[in-house]
Amino acid sequence: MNVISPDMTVATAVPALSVTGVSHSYGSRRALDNVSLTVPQGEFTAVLGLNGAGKTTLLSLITRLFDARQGSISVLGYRIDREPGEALRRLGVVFQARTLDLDLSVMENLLFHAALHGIGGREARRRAHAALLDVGIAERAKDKARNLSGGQMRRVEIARSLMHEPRLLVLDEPTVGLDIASKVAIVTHVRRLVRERGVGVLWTTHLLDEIEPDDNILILHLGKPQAHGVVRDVVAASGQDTLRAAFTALTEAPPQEAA
Ligand SMILES: Nc1ncnc2c1ncn2[C@@H]1O[C@H](COP(=O)(O)OP(=O)(O)OP(=O)(O)O)[C@@H](O)[C@H]1O
Repeated sequence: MNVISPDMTVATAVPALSVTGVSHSYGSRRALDNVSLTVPQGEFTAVLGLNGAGKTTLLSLITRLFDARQGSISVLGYRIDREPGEALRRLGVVFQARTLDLDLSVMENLLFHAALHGIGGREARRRAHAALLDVGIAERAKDKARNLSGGQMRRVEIARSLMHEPRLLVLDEPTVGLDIASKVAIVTHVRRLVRERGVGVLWTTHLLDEIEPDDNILILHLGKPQAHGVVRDVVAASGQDTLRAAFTALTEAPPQEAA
C-alpha cells in the first residue's frame, strides 16, 4: 500500500492552514469567538485588527502555545492536536516579541534552530548561509545578535523561521516598531516567499498599507470575525469605497456576529 502524506495527495488543494470554529477565553474573558479562516498554499492572508482584537491569541493557538478547546486547526492537513509533530514540522513562526538569543551570533541562532529540527552539520550551515543571503544580512553572520538593529533582528528571525523549509509561515505584527525601509524590505521579502516558493503566509497587522488588493483578509474585532475574503469583496460587502473605510466601519461599532 502506498502511504502518501496529506500534503502530497492533493498538492495545492490542501490549505496551508485551516482554522475552523476556534474560540478561546482567558478565564472569563472571551478573546476569540468562533473564528474560521483558510490560508491556501502559495497565498498571503492577513488578519487585521486593532489592539486587543485577538490576533496574538489566534497565533498562540496555531503555534500550540495554548490548546484550542473549541474548534480545530490543521497545517497542511495535519491536525495540530492529533499530529502535532507533523503539523509543527511544516510551520514557521515569527513572534511579535524578539526571540533571538542575544548572546549568540546570528549564525549560531540559525544553527540552534536547525538542530531543534534535526538538521545539523554542513546542511545546516548551507541553509543558514542561503537564508541570510536571502534576507540581505549574510555579512553579519558572525556578529552577536545583540549588535543588530531591530530591522536586522527581524530579518534574522525570518531567516531562522525558514531553516526547516516550512510550507506555512505565520508572522505576528512583524513590522511593528521598524522604520519605513526595514518595513518595506520585510514585506517585500515575505511576498517573494509566497510568489516564488509557494509558501502560505498568515500575517497579522493593524497597518492597512501592508495589504494589497488581491490579498485574503480576516478582520477581527474584540475577538469576533467581522469579514473574511479577498479585499475587494470585503470592501464591497461593507458598502464602503476603500479598505480603510471598511476597516473603520467594522471595528468602531460593537462587534457583529460572524458573517
Ligand atoms: N495571557 C492573557 N491573559 C489574560 N488576557 C489576555 C492574555 N493575553 C491576551 N489577553 C486578552 O485577550 C484579548 C486579545 O488579546 P491579543 O493579545 O490576542 O490581541 P491582539 O490583537 O494581538 O492585540 P495587540 O495588537 O495589542 O497585540 C485582549 O483583551 C487581551 O487583554
